[in-house]
Amino acid sequence: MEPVLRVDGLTGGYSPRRPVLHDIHFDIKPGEMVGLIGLNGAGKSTTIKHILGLMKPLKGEIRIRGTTLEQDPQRYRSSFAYVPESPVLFDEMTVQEHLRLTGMAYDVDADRFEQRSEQLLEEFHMIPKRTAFSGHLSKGMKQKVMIMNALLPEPPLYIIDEPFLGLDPLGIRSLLERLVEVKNSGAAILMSSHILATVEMYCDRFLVLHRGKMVAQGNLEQVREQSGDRTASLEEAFYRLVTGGDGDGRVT
Ligand SMILES: Nc1ncnc2c1ncn2[C@@H]1O[C@H](COP(=O)(O)OP(=O)(O)OP(=O)(O)O)[C@@H](O)[C@H]1O
Repeated sequence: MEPVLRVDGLTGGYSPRRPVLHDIHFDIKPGEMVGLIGLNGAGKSTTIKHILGLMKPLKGEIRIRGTTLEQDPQRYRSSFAYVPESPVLFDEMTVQEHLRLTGMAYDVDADRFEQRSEQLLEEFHMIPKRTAFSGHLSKGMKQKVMIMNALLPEPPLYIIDEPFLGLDPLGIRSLLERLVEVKNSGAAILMSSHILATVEMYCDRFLVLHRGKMVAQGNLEQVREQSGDRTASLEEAFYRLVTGGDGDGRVT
């Protein structure tokens, strides 16, 4: 099966003289949820910025549905939805207006829009806030608006950076239920998170980044094997990989 996302030999960063990412390779296929994990500063957000097209690879290439950003910017950009770590909303637009704007940007047809937006407002317990200005929402509610906007157009790829920050337990559950649903309907999901127990429970495969290098990847069994402990939890395997990987025990 053709991958939805292919990252092939990505070397990148903020300055050509000091790359932050070194020769990163991975694929995500339709129907897969993949967890991107690493310590603070490992390079997760930088990887995501390259996939979004906000940064240009120094080496290597990134394809979404077979195309690079340069080859077909319209197809590339309309193939994914992104949920950033911190909500980015227009303070003077209401929740409903944000959804409408997303519907227009992704060309969601009118009937589908009505059905999807109602469903999302209900699932994320946001019906009472539909006409509230974003600037008047709580932090977690703003995050829910970002998530609802990502889910609305049903793109083939979701890129989600630390989605659980600020969400209450009901919000986390709604998000995870929706992610399982979109995955089962054939979407690909790349999710970065430090909540390893949740990542372990929900993701099919894991990418372990350490100091800008991919130190392990695969399903739980493969990551365990690469960590040298076949019975480890994801968290234990991760700890072994990032503290023992280069023999010096430092985790900076
Ligand atoms: N705007 C920037 N300019 C220069 N260097 C940056 C910039 N943003 C991040 N970096 C550096 O790139 C490296 C990777 O950072 P990145 O933000 O990708 O880490 P992360 O894995 O997302 O960490 P966290 O878990 O803390 O969010 C770090 O060394 C960081 O200092």
